[in-house]
Amino acid sequence: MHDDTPNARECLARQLAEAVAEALRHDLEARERVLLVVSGGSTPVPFFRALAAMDLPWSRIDVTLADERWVAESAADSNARLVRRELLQGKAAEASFTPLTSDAQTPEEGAAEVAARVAALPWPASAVALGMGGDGHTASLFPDSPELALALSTAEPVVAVRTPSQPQPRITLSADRLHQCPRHFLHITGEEKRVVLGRALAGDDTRALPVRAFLASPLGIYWAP
Ligand SMILES: O=C(O)[C@H](O)[C@@H](O)[C@H](O)[C@H](O)COP(=O)(O)O
Repeated sequence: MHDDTPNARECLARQLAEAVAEALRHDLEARERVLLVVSGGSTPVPFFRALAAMDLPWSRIDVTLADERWVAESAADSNARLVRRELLQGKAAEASFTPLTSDAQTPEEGAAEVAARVAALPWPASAVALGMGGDGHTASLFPDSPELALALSTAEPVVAVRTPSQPQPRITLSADRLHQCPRHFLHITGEEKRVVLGRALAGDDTRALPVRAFLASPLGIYWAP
């Protein structure tokens, strides 16, 4: 018989979706429009699906990404493609999505246009949902990126990022921009990431483990095995 008991990761995704929905509802009581910042990758998929099913005034919600690979939205590894496919469906299709790419050939050439687009969103964001890689990166703040120091220090909304460990050039919201939100949620799963998070919590060198840039402020850590 098929066991349809939700597994730990599905339960986690629903809890995160409920917490993010609550943050959006709270801010919508006082603001006409609110902003949700989400991350890409594989972990967020059940979270996106759970949030998309939530009864929210989606037409008053702006959605953007914490980072993006500088690829066409038709590319398999586009975060915008992931968000449109998994989050902006059903009721959530009424949300307004702001992608982080342009027609420019490189993120360096496109950064000014994307920065203006991002800056025009209803900051501060109501919720920022972050992931983390096994190297302790979050968004596209990578330890091996030559632009990491800039991304951790600039007041610019976005930074073009070229990382030896990643096949694609990327664009990321700067740490300063990602901090323009009272609520951050870190969504990670599995033993490897639990160990990395433990190392991050035990030290303070943000360049070694960039996720540390978000451990000094209130952070909802959503982890399941
Ligand atoms: O563009 C991206 O890949 C994400 O924004 C990135 O920061 C992600 O959160 C981590 O790489 C974890 O990715 P997984 O969820 O696939 O492990």
